[in-house]
Amino acid sequence: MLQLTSCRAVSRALASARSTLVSSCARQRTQTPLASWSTISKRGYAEQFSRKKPHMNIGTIGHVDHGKTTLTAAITKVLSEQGGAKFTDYNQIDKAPEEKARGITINSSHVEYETPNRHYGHIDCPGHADYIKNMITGAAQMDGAIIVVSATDGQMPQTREHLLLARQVGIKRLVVFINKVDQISDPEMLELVEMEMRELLSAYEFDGENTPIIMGSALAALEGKDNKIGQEKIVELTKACDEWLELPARDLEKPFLMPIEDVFSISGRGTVATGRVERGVANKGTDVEIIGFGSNLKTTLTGIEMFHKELDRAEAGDNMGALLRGIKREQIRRGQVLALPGSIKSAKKFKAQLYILTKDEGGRYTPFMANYRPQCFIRTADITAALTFPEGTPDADSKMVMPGDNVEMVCNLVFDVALEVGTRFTLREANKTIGTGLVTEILEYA
Ligand SMILES: Nc1nc2c(ncn2[C@@H]2O[C@H](COP(=O)(O)OP(=O)(O)OP(=O)(O)O)[C@@H](O)[C@H]2O)c(=O)[nH]1
Ligand SMILES: [Mg+2]
Repeated sequence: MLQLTSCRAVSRALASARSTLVSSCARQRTQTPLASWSTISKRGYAEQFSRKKPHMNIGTIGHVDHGKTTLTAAITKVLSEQGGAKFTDYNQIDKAPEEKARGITINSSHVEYETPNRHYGHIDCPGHADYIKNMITGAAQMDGAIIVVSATDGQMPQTREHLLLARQVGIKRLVVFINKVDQISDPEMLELVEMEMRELLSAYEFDGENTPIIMGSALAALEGKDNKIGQEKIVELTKACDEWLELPARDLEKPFLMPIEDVFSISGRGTVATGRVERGVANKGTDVEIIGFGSNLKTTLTGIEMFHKELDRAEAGDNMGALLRGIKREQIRRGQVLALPGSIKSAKKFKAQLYILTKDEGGRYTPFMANYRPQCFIRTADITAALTFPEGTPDADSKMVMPGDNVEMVCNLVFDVALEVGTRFTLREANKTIGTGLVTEILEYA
């Protein structure tokens, strides 16, 4: 009997591990752009990079045509002269490969380079729509970013849109590159662009006062002309990235959280919840909370098991079985999480930025309106949600959301689940993914 249960347990655990693996692979592949690294190392370039330096993922964001790709190429050029990069020219970056992340097609290019202090993975997307999708889905997570703004135009709608999204995805600091200064002869004009950028940064809750703003010409740097506004400014920019952009907390340093995938009752031992540790570390004897679906139970991890071995510690990435003191099988369920007490709360109603898949991406053929009710998949939870437009949306009763749209909506869940700003989820309907979302504001805790 015991064997039978454990057999079933193993196959179930395997199945769920596979499913988390598939999604985590998609995430990891792009989070740390392994795909491009491995191709680079095949060509023999990566060997020269030292892996001992701290790694950070950044990218260029900003309005169309302001020079994001030119700047990306220029950074690799200037750093290649110091042995910290392989020069990747404009065309190689701009014909970015199509990548499928969670069914969504994203065109993005990854390059890597090194400064004296850090190793960077850098993402550049060829178009606005790809930036938006990338940020909402987190296909290529950025820990910091360089916002490029052309001195000839100043800030434009997509400058603001990318800033807002950067804030929503949890990017805390940015570096500004005011580009195309070769086109401007009036220094007052540059001052004006800088001043407006500082104001805009503050308006989006970035540190407008202290954010480094570098003025230069990506094209000059790329073409090796006019070093004062070219090469020298790129060096200044990478220095500002090193000094101002903060290394992100690694998953291991974050508070423990494990989404529950399955629950078993093991005779003679007690109740075991299984799942893949999303972040942090748990030790045997750690106190945890069980959150979601109306419960908030406190318990202690009296045992940790992995691959049928008892361990004292589980960490981010591990598939673990957690033996929970004094908890009955019926008290917990898939979709809840085990978390360090006080580290995350349960909520039912929240605002989210959504990307709705096109029919070519496997999504809906038709638009939907307010009160559409898809299934919301958040970690291991699968909950019906009613979608409405935020208060004050004009013509909310007749407004339609088309496949391919990027839209902010209010999600009302039937059950509460552990949530925080930055939590990502997918929307499904009749077993197909129709959208993906990012929690931007919690409106009602459970
Ligand atoms: N004069 C001048 N032109 C520049 C400079 N940097 C970029 N450009 C030009 O501006 C145009 C757009 O540059 P890109 O790098 O493709 O801009 P982008 O932001 O990547 O554009 P999208 O990816 O389409 O949003 C190109 O024609 C570049 O040659 C610069 O410093 N000075
Ligand atoms: Mg570009």
